[in-house]
Amino acid sequence: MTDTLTRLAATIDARRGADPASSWTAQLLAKGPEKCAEKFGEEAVEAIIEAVRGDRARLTSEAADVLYHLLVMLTAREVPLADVLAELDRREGRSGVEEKAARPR
Ligand SMILES: N=c1c2ncn([C@@H]3O[C@H](COP(=O)(O)OP(=O)(O)OP(=O)(O)O)[C@@H](O)[C@H]3O)c2ncn1[C@@H]1O[C@H](COP(=O)(O)O)[C@@H](O)[C@H]1O
Repeated sequence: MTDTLTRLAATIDARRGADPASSWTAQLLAKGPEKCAEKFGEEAVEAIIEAVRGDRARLTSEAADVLYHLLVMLTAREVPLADVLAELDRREGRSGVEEKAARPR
């Protein structure tokens, strides 16, 4: 899975400055980070709707849209996928219950 996301992130990064006429990614990036964030939000809502409905096939498809648009949004703000993966690695093995209990009150 990480390989797939890493390849997709590289493709998205390579689309910076590409011809928007032939690249959806280039079209999105040309509109700026705010528009990329808005698009990510729309796709997330579509995934939420399918999760509530319980349609597994449609949720799978919408989840793929969410991951793609997340990577576009990160690229628009120059946040490398590697940094996000490193953050996940840092959290690995620490329960959310434990992390929440350790927060200052
Ligand atoms: N993974 C994707 C991917 N997922 C979704 N999309 C596009 O995102 C767009 C979303 O369209 P809309 O805004 O109309 O939203 P929608 O949810 O599809 O439609 P509605 O619900 O609004 O009717 C569609 O054009 C999809 O084809 C993607 N476009 C590209 N990729 C990847 O990015 C690579 C580079 O793509 P280009 O930049 O287009 O060359 C491709 O080779 C793919 O690997």
